[in-house]
Amino acid sequence: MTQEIIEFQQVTKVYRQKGAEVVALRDVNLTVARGEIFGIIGLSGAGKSTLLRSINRLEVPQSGRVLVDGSDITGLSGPALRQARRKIGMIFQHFNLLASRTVRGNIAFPLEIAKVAPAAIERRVRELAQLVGLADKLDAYPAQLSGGQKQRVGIARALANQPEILLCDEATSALDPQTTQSILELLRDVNRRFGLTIVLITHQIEVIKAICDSVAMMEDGRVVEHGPVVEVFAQPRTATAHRFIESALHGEVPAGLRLAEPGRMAAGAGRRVRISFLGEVARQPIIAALIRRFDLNVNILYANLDFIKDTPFGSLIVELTGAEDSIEKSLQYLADQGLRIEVIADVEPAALEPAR
Ligand SMILES: Nc1ncnc2c1ncn2[C@@H]1O[C@H](COP(=O)(O)OP(=O)(O)OP(=O)(O)O)[C@@H](O)[C@H]1O
Repeated sequence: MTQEIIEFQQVTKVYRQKGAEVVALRDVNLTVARGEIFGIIGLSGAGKSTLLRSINRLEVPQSGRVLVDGSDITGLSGPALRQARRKIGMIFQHFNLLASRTVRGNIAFPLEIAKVAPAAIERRVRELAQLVGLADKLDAYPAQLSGGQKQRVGIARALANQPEILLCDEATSALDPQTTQSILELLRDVNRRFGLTIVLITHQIEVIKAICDSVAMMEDGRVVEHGPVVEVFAQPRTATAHRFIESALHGEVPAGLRLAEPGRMAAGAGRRVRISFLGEVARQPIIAALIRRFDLNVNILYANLDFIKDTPFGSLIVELTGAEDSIEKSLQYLADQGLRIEVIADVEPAALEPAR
């Protein structure tokens, strides 16, 4: 079994409508690893849906290949395509449930199409309803369910044929924040439990931050940035990535704390420094180290600790005062510990004088 379960190779998709052309995907190259949760984010019209829908061949690109489990799905048709699609479940923003069928009937639907025996269908439906927390709703109709419950039915139905891949098309966009959270937890749970690969598209960076292992950011049909979420969040390279990430991490330095540009440090003054940390280093007692090792005064102005999936991520803004060379050495020490250091302002000597 290969490590990659999905691979886009130079995929281009152009829509032609009434003589006009829209390039939805421009030479996309991406790989999704088996068992990961892969998020695709971008503004409206960036090409996310087109990319997602080319994985199960709901869209067919003009050029390039989309390999799923090693075989090119773009070239398949008939029974071979049906077979390949059985490995891929999908859930939708507006759930797409059959209104005339109960929860039981909706979950059973793909099993009926696959001609599973009735007794086995009933067993599997109960198992799936249990898994998504709807064991007591089997006889309810979609109209009697909340949005979150409808999406749970969607998930159970998508998992009925034990797919290897689950595609999620804005699966939480129609839900309130609390329900979104519970659906994301469910997705995370099925990902872990079954080693299911999940590819989701979203315009909510919070979704990426909460559950994704990898992310691709799209803009105007192109993948402008991709990689492990912690790496992209820690060092975004493009303006698009910066915008999304700043909003997710609430990481903007508060305006009142940003003073003049750092220049030469005046005698007796200090530095205002932003320290960003990611992963294990977040657990180190760095403030104590600054005080003990470098004999500095440390004044904490701002602190924020957050998580990217399970990885701690945070930033601190501190004012360091003391001997100039001790401050410089301490900054080097922090950088050597793997922390990102940004001097955001000098501290004027006047600011250090006690108030009269
Ligand atoms: N069937 C279609 N016919 C013509 N143009 C289309 C079609 N589907 C998508 N497009 C165009 O292709 C581009 C990419 O669309 P796509 O739906 O993939 O973007 P998206 O990032 O998913 O956007 P959204 O978040 O709004 O769903 C857009 O400019 C869109 O208008």
